Amino acid sequence: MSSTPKAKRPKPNGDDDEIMASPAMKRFIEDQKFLSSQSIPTALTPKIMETPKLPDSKRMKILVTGGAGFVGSHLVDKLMMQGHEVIVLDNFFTGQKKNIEHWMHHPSFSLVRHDVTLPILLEVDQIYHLACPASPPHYQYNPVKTIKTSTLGTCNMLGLAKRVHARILLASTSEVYGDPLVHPQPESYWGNVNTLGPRSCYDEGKRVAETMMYAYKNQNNVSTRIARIFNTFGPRMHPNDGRVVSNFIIQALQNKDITIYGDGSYTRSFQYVSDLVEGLVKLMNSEYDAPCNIGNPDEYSIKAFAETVKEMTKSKSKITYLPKVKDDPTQRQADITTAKRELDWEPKVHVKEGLRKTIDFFQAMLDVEGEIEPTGPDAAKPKGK
Ligand SMILES: O=C(O)[C@H]1O[C@H](OP(=O)(O)OP(=O)(O)OC[C@H]2O[C@@H](n3ccc(=O)[nH]c3=O)[C@H](O)[C@@H]2O)[C@H](O)[C@@H](O)[C@@H]1O
Repeated sequence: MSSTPKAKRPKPNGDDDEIMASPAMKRFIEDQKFLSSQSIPTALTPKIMETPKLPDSKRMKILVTGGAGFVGSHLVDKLMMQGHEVIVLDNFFTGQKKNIEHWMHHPSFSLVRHDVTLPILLEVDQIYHLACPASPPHYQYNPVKTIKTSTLGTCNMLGLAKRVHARILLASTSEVYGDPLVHPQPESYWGNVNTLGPRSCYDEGKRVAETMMYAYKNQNNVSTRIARIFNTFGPRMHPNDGRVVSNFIIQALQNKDITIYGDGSYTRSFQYVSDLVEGLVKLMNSEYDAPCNIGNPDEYSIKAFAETVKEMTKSKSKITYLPKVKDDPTQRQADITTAKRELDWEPKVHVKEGLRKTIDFFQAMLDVEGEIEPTGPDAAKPKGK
């Protein structure tokens, strides 16, 4: 296993009790505990993770496209820990190898570097189709590629599902509701989307991807599931993701200006990544095949969210206001009546609890990396690629 622990072990400089009580050692132990909870091998955890042995009748071969990304990698952890065989397919545009490196030598895990816009032949039982850049600056960096990923990519994955009779789940998005005129948004709402704006490549791409799922289901009897994912955050978000949660935390931890686009009155409801993963797995294994919102209805104005992050990080940052970005949805809140009824699912992690874990994650990253300049509102290629 090539993975090396990132946390620096404090150097001993006194007697044992003194070392164990030192803030640096306490911090080191906390970091190790946190990394173990994320299934990342550390000095204190085994090199090859132990996973349950499932009988052949229950063990599935599961493909996760975009499996090296933020959400994908947490989903992979869950499926591996359930004892399944997992194949990750990723082109590493926004995905990062370090998100999955702890599985690299596991006999039930395979990694395929591949772009979903090209067909691929694999033998699988289930497909979680997550591949697509999801942060606005990343998906707007190359809009042609983004629309190709959602259209050609989904078509290729549906073709694969049809050929091998696999069930396929599409990671769709709350962005299919555009700038919603109905609030909160139930699945029955058709949305308010601009076909020609900077967000269209993503919003319309996901809308047509949903339409393809519907067509393959009705015409070819493919077993399909559609998750409409609302704003999600947690450890392993890319530091240059450019979305509001990572930006505000990274800014606050460095006492840099917290950048609000517009007047801060726009709203979002935020869910922690473990809740999303739970919802995706429940939806995939349920009998429900219409679109299903997965999100936490806990709604914040962006201004209130900035103040929350500032308070939780004890930051000296100034909250600043930049021009609003074009076609930014003014309000968003998940209506999760369907998920509650059909999946017996609802979020368990309070936003502040999730924020605490995410703040710790970015603090650990800053300790190792030094300064991080978060991505602004303009289209940008993910850094470090
Ligand atoms: O996080 C998500 O799950 C969703 O994130 C984005 O949608 P958006 O809601 O615009 O996410 P953010 O970029 O995090 O923006 C949220 C709000 O914060 C604002 N923002 C963002 C970043 C920042 O530094 N400052 C700031 O005020 C944005 O203008 C927007 O009003 C993506 O488009 C969706 O695909 C994805 O499902």
